[in-house]
Amino acid sequence: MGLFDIFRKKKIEESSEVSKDSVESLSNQDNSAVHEIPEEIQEPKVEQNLDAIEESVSEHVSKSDPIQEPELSVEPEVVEQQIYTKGLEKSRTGFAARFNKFLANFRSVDEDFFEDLEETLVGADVGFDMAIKISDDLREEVKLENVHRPEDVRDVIIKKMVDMYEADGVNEDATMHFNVNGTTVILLVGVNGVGKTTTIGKLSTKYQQQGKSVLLAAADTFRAGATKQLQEWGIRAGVPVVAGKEKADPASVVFEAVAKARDEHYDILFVDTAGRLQNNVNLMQELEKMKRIIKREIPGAPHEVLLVLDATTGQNALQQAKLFKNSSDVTGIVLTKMDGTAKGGIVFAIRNDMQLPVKWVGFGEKASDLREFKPEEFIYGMFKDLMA
Ligand SMILES: Nc1nc2c(ncn2[C@@H]2O[C@H](COP(=O)(O)OP(=O)(O)OP(=O)(O)O)[C@@H](O)[C@H]2O)c(=O)[nH]1
Repeated sequence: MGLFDIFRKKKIEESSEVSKDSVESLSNQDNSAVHEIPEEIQEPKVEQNLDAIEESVSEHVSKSDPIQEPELSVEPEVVEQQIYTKGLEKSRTGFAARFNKFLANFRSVDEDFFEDLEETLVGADVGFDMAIKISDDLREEVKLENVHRPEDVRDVIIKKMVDMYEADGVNEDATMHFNVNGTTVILLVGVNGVGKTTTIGKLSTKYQQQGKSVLLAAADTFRAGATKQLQEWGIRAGVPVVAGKEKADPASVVFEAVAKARDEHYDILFVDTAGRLQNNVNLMQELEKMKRIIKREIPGAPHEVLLVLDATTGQNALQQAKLFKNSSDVTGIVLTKMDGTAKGGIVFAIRNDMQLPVKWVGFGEKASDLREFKPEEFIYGMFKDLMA
């Protein structure tokens, strides 16, 4: 079943749940409510001012409850869907607002229509290339299918986006790679403040809870406080941390940590790296040096080089991805702060422009807010309010 079919199936299931709930609640109410459309299936309201979108969405989301810890009595897939739906609330509302504004201006399929569409998609962080590709593909399709009503136009566009996203990812390997013969070394890279240390804390909690032995290396000796922050996560997760003195050579910390992990048979070693040095060339050289040491001590390592990107930085995140992809062998992306962006389109842009798999996604600051990336949950969480 294709991604779009999975999305439709989830929508149908949701609608039948909504109507079941509505029937149940209506049967308990007086008849005056019978003709009211349940709020869940009303069309989202059109925002007139795009500048106000992010503000109103932030307000709306910050009033909601934080993501709840998974409830164990519920099916894991249902919990996952709820977490994605909650975590993508801001993106979904922001995207719907942009899209509905675009559709409110829709009169006919002409040049202005395609220009507006491209602007809307780029504004949602989908990326310039993908916006143009969608608009070009749609030129023929919309004419051929004789689409006139705004809701039909909307459905064709969403289907196109989902289909393109799926097609771009056919050869993508989003699984985590582990060393079957010893310690797995996972290097976390990315500019400062994107969430590397937090992600290591979350991942080590996860793997520790699965019964794996985990060791952390505090190789960000550049930023004062980075080591302490990692040590705090280490205490919380119950995993040891190898640290050097302030301003110590990061490579020496890595050497010590790799030797300890190998000799003491740890299952996983996470290496936290600096996000900023004197300049990008130094940063990349430093990462190279660390990788050489890791490889020398454990052949085949590092098994993963995860690039951490902050979803709220949009096109900047894409620039960072290009920089790191060109100089270090990135194996996957961790997209943090998805809960904080009103433009979830970055996920499309990463696959389309970078051909790198998103392996993890962050929906908040708690350990349980880091989730394995699931395209079907992402698509549903993004578009569920936008299709009938
Ligand atoms: N809302 C939200 N905040 C996050 C998420 N991931 C990380 N953060 C927050 O982002 C901030 C920066 O995270 P760090 O882990 O310190 O970032 P870093 O990349 O290690 O930063 P440097 O050590 O300066 O390179 C912290 O306040 C985290 O709590 C997320 O998924 N959602």
